[in-house]
Order: sequence, then C-alpha cells, then structure tokens
Amino acid sequence: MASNCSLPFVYISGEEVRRLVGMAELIEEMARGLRWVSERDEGGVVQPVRTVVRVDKYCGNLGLMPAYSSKSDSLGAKLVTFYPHQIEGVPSHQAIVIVLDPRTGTLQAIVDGVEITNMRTAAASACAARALLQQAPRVLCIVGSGVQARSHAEALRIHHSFSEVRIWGRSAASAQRCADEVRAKVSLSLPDALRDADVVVAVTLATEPLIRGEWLKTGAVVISVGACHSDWRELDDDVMLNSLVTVDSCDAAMKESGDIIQSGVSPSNSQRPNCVSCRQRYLQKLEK
Ligand SMILES: NC(=O)C1=CN([C@@H]2O[C@H](COP(=O)(O)OP(=O)(O)OC[C@H]3O[C@@H](n4cnc5c(N)ncnc54)[C@H](O)[C@@H]3O)[C@@H](O)[C@H]2O)C=CC1
Ligand SMILES: O=C([O-])C1=[NH+]CCC1
Repeated sequence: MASNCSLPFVYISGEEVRRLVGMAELIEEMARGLRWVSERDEGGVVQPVRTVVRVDKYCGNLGLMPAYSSKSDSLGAKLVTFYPHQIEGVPSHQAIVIVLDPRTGTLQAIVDGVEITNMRTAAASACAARALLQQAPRVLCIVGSGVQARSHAEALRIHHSFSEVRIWGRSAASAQRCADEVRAKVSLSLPDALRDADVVVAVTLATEPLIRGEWLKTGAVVISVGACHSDWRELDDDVMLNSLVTVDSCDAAMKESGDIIQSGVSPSNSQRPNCVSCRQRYLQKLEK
C-alpha cells in the first residue's frame, strides 16, 4: 500500500487499487452491496442520491457521493468529475475516494477513484447481467470504445463465455484500438453490431439516442451505463417503452437517467414491470 509516513492517513494509487482488487472478487462485493441497497432499511446502507454540481462554464460536472454501510461498517465519499468534451489526453472522468473511520469521522485513506470508477461500474453491470439473463448469452456488443468499454469487456467475461464480442465506436480507429486491447471484433455499423446480440452495453457520452429498439434482438439485456445525466440519451423511446426496466435506485434513475426521464418510463407510470416489481427476483438472483 502506498503510504506517506508523515501523513495520518494512507494514499492508495490507482495502480495499487488494480493490484489489490480483482474484478471477480469485486463483482461479488458489488452483488453484496447492491443487495444491501435493495433491502433498504434492513440493508443498513445510507446513500443519498448524489449531488451533481454543474460547471456550465466548462460543460463539466462534479458529483458528490457519500455513503455509510452499517453491515460493512464503512464510511466514505467519492468525488467524481465528468467533462464530456474533455481535452485530448485528459480523462473525461476523474475521481478520488475518501475513507473515514466511522467511529470518529477521522480520515483514514485517500484513494485514487479513477480505477475504482472504471472497475466498480463494470462490476455492477456484470451483476446486473448475471441477475437478468435468462439463458447463457452468446454475443456481447459494446457500444462505445472508451475506458468503460474496456472494463466492461473484462467484467462481463468473468461469468459468461461469449463466442463473439463486438465493439462499435463512432471513431473506427478508436474502436479498433479498443477491440485489439480486449480481443474483440470491430463492427463498423451500429445495426450490424447489435444484430442478434444477447447482451448490449451502452457506454458512450452520447446525448441523443443512438440505440434503436428495431435493431435489438427480442429478449436482449441492454445495460445502460452512459446517459447518466437528465439531458443525455443513449436508448430510443422504442427501447425504453418496450422493455422491462430494472434500476438499482429509483430515486437516482428518476433524477439522473436521461433515457428514463425523457422517455417517460417511471416507477409510477410504467406499463411494464419496473424495479419495484422485479426487486424480489433481482434480489434472489443476486444471491446466486
Ligand atoms: N453509471 C455510472 O455509474 C457510470 C457511468 N459512466 C458513463 O459511462 C459513459 C462512458 O464513460 P467512459 O468510458 O469513462 O468515457 P470515455 O471518455 O473513456 O469514453 C466515452 C466514449 O463515448 C464515445 N462518444 C462520445 N460522444 C459520443 C456520441 N455522441 N456518440 C457515440 N459515441 C460517443 C467516445 O468516442 C468514447 O468512445 C459516460 O457517459 C460516463 O459518464 C461512467 C462511469 C460510471
Ligand atoms: O458513478 C460515477 O462514478 C459516475 N457516474 C456518472 C459519471 C461518473
């Protein structure tokens, strides 16, 4: 662990995070954490919907994400910035995590949050895929070719053996680089990339719908990771209105998910089962 002896807390770098945490074990930790969150009061997690400070002058966002878990007795917060129009060479998402002693509130560690964000997001998606897939998937399609595309290619392969992994990116060169890194195939057209895919991961910074319902296989599991801002979209209304929509937090989804807010799908007006009605099934599957 990288620590500075003159400081009363440790600093843990991204490299150290990567060395200390494996994706397979993180997926199990995420499943445990998601179960606690879904159990509400019984789960003992206090996690308000994050506050997002808009930095409109620079088209940026700062998210403040505090949480306490009584079951793991852990207290901390993540600070994350997301700047969709980032300048070349600067990551679009940057973060730090602070870990506090829950008994006293004393700072124990500052952890680089970039690697945690990359890994945790993909681990949560892997839990969702495991819980929601009805049968063994064959084709994975990743829409986007950035940091999350890479971590999702790793995480989703932990529990599923895909015979084909496809990457689509709006820049063919970036999609090719990503595909080479994660041993996948590039698709130059999005409809071709989506054709017959059993699992679709949407990990772009798009602000308009990219993925159309008519391009999806019936029964596909679509994991919506981008569009985490009320103004952003990745999925069209056809996808949203003809799907069973499952979310980790209704409150957060109703505040932050552009696809849910703008399509009008909500826990109160959805014609389809939503997170409340599938919660039990989801919890049971997370137990697996
Ligand atoms: N739900 C969550 O907990 C998290 C969500 N995210 C979101 O996931 C998405 C991907 O994040 P990263 O991979 O870290 O970002 P990144 O900056 O590494 O990659 C973004 C990708 O989106 C593509 N892109 C940008 N605009 C596009 C457009 N209009 N159409 C198609 N593709 C476009 C870029 O070419 C790039 O391939 C972002 O929306 C991010 O905010 C990221 C971390 C956590
Ligand atoms: O949870 C997270 O780290 C993020 N959500 C949206 C962008 C980054």
